[in-house]
Amino acid sequence: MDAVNKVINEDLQKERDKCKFNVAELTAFLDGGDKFTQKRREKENRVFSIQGLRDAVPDEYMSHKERYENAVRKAVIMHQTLGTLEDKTLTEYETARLALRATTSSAIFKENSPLMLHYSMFANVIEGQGDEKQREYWLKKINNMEIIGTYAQTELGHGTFIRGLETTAEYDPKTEEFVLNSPKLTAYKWWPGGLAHTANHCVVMAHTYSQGKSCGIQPFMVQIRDLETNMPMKGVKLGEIGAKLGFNTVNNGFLGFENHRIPRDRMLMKNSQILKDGTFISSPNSKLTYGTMVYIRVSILGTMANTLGRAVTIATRYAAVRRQSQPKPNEPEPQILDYVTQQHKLFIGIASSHAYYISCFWLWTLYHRVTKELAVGNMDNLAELHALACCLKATTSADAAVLVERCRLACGGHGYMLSSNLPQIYANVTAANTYEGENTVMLLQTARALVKAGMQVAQGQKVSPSMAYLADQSKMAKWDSSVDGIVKGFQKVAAGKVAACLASLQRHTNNGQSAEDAWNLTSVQLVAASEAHARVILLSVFKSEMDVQTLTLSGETRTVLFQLVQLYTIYWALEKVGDLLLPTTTTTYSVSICDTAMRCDGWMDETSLFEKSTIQTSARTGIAGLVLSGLVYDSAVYPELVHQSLTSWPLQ
Ligand SMILES: CCCCCCCCCCCCCCCCCCCCCC(=O)SCCNC(=O)CCNC(=O)[C@H](O)C(C)(C)COP(=O)(O)OP(=O)(O)OC[C@H]1O[C@@H](n2cnc3c(N)ncnc32)[C@H](O)[C@@H]1OP(=O)(O)O
Ligand SMILES: Cc1cc2nc3c(=O)[nH]c(=O)nc-3n(C[C@H](O)[C@H](O)[C@H](O)COP(=O)(O)OP(=O)(O)OC[C@H]3O[C@@H](n4cnc5c(N)ncnc54)[C@H](O)[C@@H]3O)c2cc1C
Repeated sequence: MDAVNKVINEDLQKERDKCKFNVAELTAFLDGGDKFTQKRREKENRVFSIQGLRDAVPDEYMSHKERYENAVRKAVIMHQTLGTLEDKTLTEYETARLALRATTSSAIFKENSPLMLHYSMFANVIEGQGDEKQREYWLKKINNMEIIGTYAQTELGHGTFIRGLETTAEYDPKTEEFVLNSPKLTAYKWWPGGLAHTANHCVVMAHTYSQGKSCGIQPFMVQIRDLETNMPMKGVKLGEIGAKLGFNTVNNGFLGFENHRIPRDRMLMKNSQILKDGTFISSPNSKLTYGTMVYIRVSILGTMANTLGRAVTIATRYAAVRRQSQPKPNEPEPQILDYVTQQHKLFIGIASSHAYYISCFWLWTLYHRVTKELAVGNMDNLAELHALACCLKATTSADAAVLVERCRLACGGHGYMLSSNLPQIYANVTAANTYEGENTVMLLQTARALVKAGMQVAQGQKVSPSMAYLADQSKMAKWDSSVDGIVKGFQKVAAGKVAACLASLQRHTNNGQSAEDAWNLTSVQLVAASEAHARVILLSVFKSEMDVQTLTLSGETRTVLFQLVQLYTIYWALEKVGDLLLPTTTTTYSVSICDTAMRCDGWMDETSLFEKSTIQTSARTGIAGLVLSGLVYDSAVYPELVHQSLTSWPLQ
């Protein structure tokens, strides 16, 4: 590997040499500053220098058991290594941003770590749902790895419908204990990562009863295995759920209870409490129990940015070194990156990855603001956060899955090889369409808020900031092909779709349908309205955050970043050209957008918008340079991937 790494493929080197901007500057921009790039590299260099973290045999040639054991072995080394690098002087935002950008884990685990849930949901649920005493007691143990945990919510019978969970926790005031039961097979927890063999504790979401009454769904800290023998505790049944498309080293498991008793203080009591005598004190808002899911939904935007970034890096490098066909006689075969169709496949992946980073940082800021507000009892912005997190999680994960698959196809036959790592990346990214709230269901949650906002607008009431554009549509009648103009076009599309949903709901209820049936009959349009709203947010946040955040950057770096913004916006205008034509109320709007669409698509060759935005011409020096220059997604960041690609692809 070392020998191969030293000699860089000539074509790849040429592409890197064409880069017109300062790659270090862009890298620092994405990391949040030079200091953080340095810290990230320090972390990565330390991890990647450890021989024990390299696989002696490719994962896919190991048995299921060997793969798991190998993953546990690496997870232990990773924890020991990264633990010593923790910087306690950083703010929470800085730590999170560093964690998001330092993708050491994805380079070491192709199918993720068996401790994934311990670090993500388990730690966060204690933080968000535990009272002060519980946080102090459990977080220390979690951070020191004295206990290993997971998040057990989904059951065989219900994943989406949390209120339908069947695991019960019944309070017994005589012993001051809760008694946990899985009354039926469908009540078995099914899916939690690390549950099969790794975790010895978990947070269990259970339907809670006290004094014979339902107290809703509450979280409980439960020890499921003996810390010495790792055998299940009395009244606990555990096992593995079986092989999956991906996530095979995450060790997803099942869990059932038979009269398993836990002390009263194992209920996480920050929001709701059950007193010693069984009195139930209800949370100020029952949805606070869902807070950990909101946190992970926000993080998923960043995970999609990273995952798509890896795929498009592999595919763009491949496109630089792969030569194919002979369009001009007596000339060498061109690099496939020269084909505009290839650029069209890949560059949107690069733009999207950046758009997701920017949106994630933006949403993360809102998440923190709302968390602080909740701490002082202010719930005003919780609904807005939930609506944004749901539609952005769904839209970015759905798009990322399509774009990763496109990267795989863009590598021809080699993309079908496991050694390209693209199939495994696809398996990871498509999982996010399902986990943490299935995408259709998430879009319908946002649609609920949009319908409410649509009705408020109709009554002249104020709506939340991210939906304020719904009230502002009468002003826009003319098509404007600038980025801001296209964003306005998307706002018009979303507003039109929300209005159509309201009309449809009204029509169905007027025809005698119940509100629930009217909702179901309108749900295809509701999902479309929600996706349109997500497009408005992604496009407008990408543009407006870039406007503000890039002010201190050099002209060259700003140029390439704004090319990404332009590409992202125009790409989606072309994808949704039918939608952009639909909500028109005036002929001028309709004709001019049609005209732009034709020009964008190259049907009219002169003054093409595609050319005007220099997207085609910048391909070799600008956008492709982003990845080809090798610093944004530094080869050092993904040694495993680079190793795979260098050994299997003819780079020399
Ligand atoms: C600096 C940047 C840093 C970035 C960060 C960097 C960090 C570092 C990196 C970290 C790496 C991490 C990587 C990821 C790893 C992942 C591993 C994978 C693990 C996967 C784990 C899982 O997969 S774990 C299970 C998840 N399983 C679900 O996800 C179930 C979905 N199912 C529901 O979520 C509910 O079932 C559903 C549908 C809402 C209905 O719930 P329901 O029936 O109770 O409610 P209703 O629909 O009746 O709604 C009634 C009203 O509640 C409102 N509302 C509902 N939810 C609300 C909420 N959350 N907040 C507020 N409000 C809410 C709603 O808007 C209505 O409001 P209104 O009445 O005003 O309209
Ligand atoms: C890789 C992976 C890791 C996971 N890790 C964990 C974990 O660690 N802990 C944990 O608790 N869970 C975990 N899960 C479970 C995950 O959260 C659930 O799979 C998810 O919430 C979806 O639930 P479900 O599987 O029951 O699908 P369902 O809800 O049954 O969905 C099936 C179909 O029905 C549709 N549908 C369902 N309800 C509605 C509705 N109201 N309106 C319209 N359509 C609807 C959906 O759109 C979908 O098309 C994991 C899942 C995966 C894939």
